[in-house]
Amino acid sequence: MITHKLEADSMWLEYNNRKILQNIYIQLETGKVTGLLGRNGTGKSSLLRMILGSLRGQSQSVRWNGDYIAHPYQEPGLVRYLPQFNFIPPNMRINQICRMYQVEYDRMIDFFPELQTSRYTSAAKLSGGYKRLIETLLILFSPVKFVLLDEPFTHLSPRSIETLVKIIHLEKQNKGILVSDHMHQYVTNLSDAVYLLAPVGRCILLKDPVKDMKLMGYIR
Ligand SMILES: Nc1ncnc2c1ncn2[C@@H]1O[C@H](COP(=O)(O)OP(=O)(O)OP(=O)(O)O)[C@@H](O)[C@H]1O
Repeated sequence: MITHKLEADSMWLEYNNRKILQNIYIQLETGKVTGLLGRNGTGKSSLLRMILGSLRGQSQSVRWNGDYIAHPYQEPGLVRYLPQFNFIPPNMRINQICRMYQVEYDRMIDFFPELQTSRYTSAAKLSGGYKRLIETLLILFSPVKFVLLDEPFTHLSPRSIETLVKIIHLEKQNKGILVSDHMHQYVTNLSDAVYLLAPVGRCILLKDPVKDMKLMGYIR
């Protein structure tokens, strides 16, 4: 299988002259999980949106296998993003939404049999946790080369998280996966490389994640 690389370089973001990201570099590769950690408000979601192309900063350069791409989300089959907020249309049924995302609902049921009864349910009638789970799986199973997951573990029960971790391991065989979440143990355990966003706006590739996270004051 050909390895694809998605690089985000010179990522600079300021809101009202307040520096959030300063000249950041981060790279993703198919076959690998990349973790992104950082305290609240350090700019993780902003960075993900800049990589996707839906948020423009003062400067950004996203390259796919070395070629600059202005609007990554517009490239067919390249990248999809799980935001922190709910995004599936409330009035559509789950099976219709799956079709829209080119994802087979049966794949979700293989891992989460409890979703069997929700196939023809409208998104608005799902519990918050199930809605979040289905949204996460929609992105994770998408037929794209890269997925950006913003807080995939939040709202999920421990058993669902364990299953999700298994799926991430399976899916990374054919895509590059970026995971940003405050549950840092899950992120460091499943990642092939871990970056930490440190105030103000620096991004550090961790050599020894636990030791470096302590040194940087991210954990005690
Ligand atoms: N539209 C905006 N206008 C001004 N400031 C903003 C805007 N959006 C985000 N910010 C600020 O930018 C900073 C980075 O926000 P962002 O949501 O990217 O951080 P985060 O690391 O994902 O945070 P969390 O872990 O709490 O979700 C925060 O201080 C936030 O208040």
